[in-house]
Amino acid sequence: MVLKLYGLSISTKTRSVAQVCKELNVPYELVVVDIRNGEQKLPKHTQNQPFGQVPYIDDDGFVLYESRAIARYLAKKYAGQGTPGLIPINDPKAEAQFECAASIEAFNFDPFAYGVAWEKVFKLRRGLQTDEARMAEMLATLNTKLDAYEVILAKQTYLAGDNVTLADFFHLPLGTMLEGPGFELDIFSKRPNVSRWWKAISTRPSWLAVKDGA
Ligand SMILES: N[C@@H](CCC(=O)N[C@@H](CS)C(=O)NCC(=O)O)C(=O)O
Repeated sequence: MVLKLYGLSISTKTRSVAQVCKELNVPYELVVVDIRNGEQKLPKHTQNQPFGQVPYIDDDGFVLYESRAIARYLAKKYAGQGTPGLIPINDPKAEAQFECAASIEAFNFDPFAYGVAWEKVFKLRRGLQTDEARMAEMLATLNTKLDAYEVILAKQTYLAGDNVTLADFFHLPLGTMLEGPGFELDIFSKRPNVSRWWKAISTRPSWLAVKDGA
């Protein structure tokens, strides 16, 4: 049975899972959960995603939520197809470097990139006003974090070493949003190594296929 991806094409985390499916050549069916109408809070959804968010997958009866966990599951299950090495297996040092890179994204990028996106996009969608001071604070922190990315990426091609991994891909949805119209933040292009890295990951066919609609 084809993998079912419950989510919405405009949702950043749904896009994240869809992009990994494409990298791994895993066919999937997008089952729309319209978060704009609150469908993610209905019991039929929360019985599978108790936090009332998207996405989750149903892989022939195996239900899993949390986009990063889903990506890891798929990369391990389909390690023999598509792009190799998206998650290192059976190599403690490579696994540790991957976990380091994944933690960098989760703790040094996502909270601040999300904070900026929350102020500039998500609040407006909810009829709330941008808090400019809060947004400037988030952006300043994000910039200091990206200075550290520049140091890392001066020594290696990708965040976990010289192979592309899921840890790089996890940046794509929010990073693309922050690079897009309405932001003009120039967060990636002003640092040469971050810029090279961002260009390499954001032009992958898997992401180009997903970013305008999973
Ligand atoms: N940690 C979760 C976050 C999921 C998440 O933030 N989903 C957003 C869409 S990208 C959502 O469902 N928003 C609607 C809501 O929270 O009610 C994951 O990675 O799957």
